[in-house]
Amino acid sequence: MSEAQARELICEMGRSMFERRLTFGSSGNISLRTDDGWLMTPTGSSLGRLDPARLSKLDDTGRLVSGDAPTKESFLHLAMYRERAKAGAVVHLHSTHSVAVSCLDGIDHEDVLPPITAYYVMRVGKLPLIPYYAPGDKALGEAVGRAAARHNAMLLANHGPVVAGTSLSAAVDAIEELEETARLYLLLHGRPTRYLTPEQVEDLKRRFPPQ
Ligand SMILES: O=C(CO)COP(=O)(O)O
Ligand SMILES: [Zn+2]
Repeated sequence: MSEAQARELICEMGRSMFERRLTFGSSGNISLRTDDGWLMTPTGSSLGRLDPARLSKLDDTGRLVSGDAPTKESFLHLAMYRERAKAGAVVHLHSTHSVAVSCLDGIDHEDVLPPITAYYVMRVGKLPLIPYYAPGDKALGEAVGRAAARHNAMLLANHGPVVAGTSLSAAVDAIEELEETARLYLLLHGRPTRYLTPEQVEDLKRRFPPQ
């Protein structure tokens, strides 16, 4: 994919997620690995109105080389790439149901959501909760980096999800699956529910090895 195509893709995916109310205001950010570094959404930008020409271009050391100043969570994205050699894109949203789950008391910090459906297991798998830090806090990047070695998706407490994928469409697929599963989890609250069994989860991991 050329850099021009990558720029268009980020704007198209951002607009699609924004229009489907998967993030709001100027929340959320997207990054994509290129041949010589990364493209990232600028800080303070709405994912619904991104301009391909103003995306932040970072070199392979993470230094801004052109465009507007990058997301204040660029270090968090870079921590994901550092730990995940195959990651081609990272998406962070403030998607409502995932945020709601990230605020629940008493959830399992090692794995926030149960295996409700096969697609959730295939796209997300285990979902750790990262303790709360203010947006842009460098300690958030360190905490994300520690979890990223073992997980392609994580939930920031009282904040929202962060997901890496081999491509931007893979990362978007996974974060959408996470959001819908959070919604199902809340919908099912209080009802006797049959989750997938550990055997069914293991079978899915064999058939569809995690990235
Ligand atoms: O979601 C966000 C912070 O958590 C958005 O921040 P940026 O506008 O700096 O990307
Ligand atoms: Zn955020």
